[in-house]
Amino acid sequence: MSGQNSDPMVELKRRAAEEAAAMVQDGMAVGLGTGSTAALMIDALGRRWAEGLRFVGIPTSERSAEQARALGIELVDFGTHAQLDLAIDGADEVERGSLDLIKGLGGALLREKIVAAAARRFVIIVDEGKLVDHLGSRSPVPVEVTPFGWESTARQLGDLGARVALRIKRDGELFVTDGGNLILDCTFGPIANPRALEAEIGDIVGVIDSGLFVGRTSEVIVAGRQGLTRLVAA
Ligand SMILES: O=C[C@H](O)[C@H](O)[C@H](O)COP(=O)(O)O
Repeated sequence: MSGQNSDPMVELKRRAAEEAAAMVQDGMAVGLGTGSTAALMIDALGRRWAEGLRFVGIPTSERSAEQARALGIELVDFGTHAQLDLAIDGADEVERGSLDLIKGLGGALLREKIVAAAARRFVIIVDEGKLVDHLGSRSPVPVEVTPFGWESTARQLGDLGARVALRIKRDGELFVTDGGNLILDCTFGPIANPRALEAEIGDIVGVIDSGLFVGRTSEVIVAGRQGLTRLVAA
């Protein structure tokens, strides 16, 4: 992950990831996101760790835990750290202005939301293609549900107006989250009121949580063709 890449956008995302990693200071407790962009950030943190920076991390997935461990980063859990100074993650869509998010195309939304909720600052790194005027414009809303009764849960999500698809992996096997649950990808189209929809989805029995992250973002670092831009919630 740490080698040079000829794709200019990957290089820009790497710079954005480095800028986010530079926000970590000695002694901090840091949430480590999941996904290809977060992986660039964990790599950058690994380089800072090798240079002597010391902090502790709470990973948002087994994948990120494995990557961080391989880099020597010290991992902890909520048993010893109730609050995090900072969490850094990627996103699938970022709404301009509100900086509300859709997350979870990689299936890590539940741990990501728990970590975001415990963080004083929640910093997101994306490329400019992830910016939208309305959440749901391009991405479905991933919803993590219990395996028991998922068909009933799916019907109720459908009643909210979504086209619902059970997530299946490329090899044809069911996608199962780190927590042993299923993902229903719910296509709503552009979402007028993400906060209301997040609450309505959360009210359905069988839903564990959704990939709508409303009112949680502190800052977004955007990698664009013109360079890096930092957005702060309006
Ligand atoms: O479950 C996955 C996470 O929410 C990711 O942060 C999100 O899917 C973005 O991933 P990527 O940086 O690979 O586009």
